[in-house]
Amino acid sequence: MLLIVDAGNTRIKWALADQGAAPGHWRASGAVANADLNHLPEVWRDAHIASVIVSNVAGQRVRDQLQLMLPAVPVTWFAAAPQLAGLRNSYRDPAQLGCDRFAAALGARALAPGMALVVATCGTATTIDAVSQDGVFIGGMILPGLGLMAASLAANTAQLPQVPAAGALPPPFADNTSDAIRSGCLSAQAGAIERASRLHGGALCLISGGAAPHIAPALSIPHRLIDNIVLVGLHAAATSSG
Ligand SMILES: Nc1ncnc2c1ncn2[C@@H]1O[C@H](COP(=O)(O)OP(=O)(O)O)[C@@H](O)[C@H]1O
Ligand SMILES: CC(C)(COP(=O)(O)O)[C@@H](O)C(=O)NCCC(=O)O
Ligand SMILES: [K+]
Repeated sequence: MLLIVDAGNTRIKWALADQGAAPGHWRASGAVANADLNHLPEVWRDAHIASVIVSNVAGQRVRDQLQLMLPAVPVTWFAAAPQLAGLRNSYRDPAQLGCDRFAAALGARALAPGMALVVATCGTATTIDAVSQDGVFIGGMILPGLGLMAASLAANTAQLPQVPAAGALPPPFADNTSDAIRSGCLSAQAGAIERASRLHGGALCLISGGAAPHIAPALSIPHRLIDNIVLVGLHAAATSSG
């Protein structure tokens, strides 16, 4: 069994895949808040894990803590490379690209091969990346995620409350403070994604991440909501020959 781990700045997502399973076909999967990662050994206790692949963008402390939770089997700490599995990385310094973004682009290629794509991963931060038809990671945008955007208003103003991320799609021109904040933050997220797609020739958007189910309904362009595109890409990377 392969254990696949995506450690973001808010949550750790994981999946267990049988040998030879197609990317995205899990035996089990789950997520925990980073603060609760000490629960993971209990969750993985009965799985016969032979190897592990991890994407970590949450820093050295999370990496050290995670290392202690993993079984004593070979572990690949995934990093963005100049080239992998038919994907070419155009970042000026390829290693500077977030390994979760490189994995998400690999996942996008596995799910929609041979298509020009915009890959929106909506977590703590929102990243919106352009991938060409022939497998070039062109580059992308980084913006505060939906939760972070809303929280920054509550933290830095006298009159604006903290609003919940979930809820029905507000009208674009809202008639109350709470809906106006949600409309503004959702419009910023959806607007950036739509702009990215337009600038990338009307590319299909694959949208994923914890906030994606809230943002996708606000999109007015063709899109596919993917459960966890980073895990799909890590799975593809683990099974690729290079
Ligand atoms: N039920 C939820 N649990 C956690 N985060 C959620 C939930 N619903 C929406 N979110 C949003 O998704 C973000 C976490 O998504 P995730 O993709 O796990 O982020 P990251 O990869 O940065 O850890 C939160 O910052 C929040 O904005
Ligand atoms: C942009 C990110 C913070 C996103 O992290 P996340 O929202 O998934 O927790 C992460 O991909 C990162 O730290 N990237 C390094 C810089 C870059 O990609 O250019
Ligand atoms: K992200």
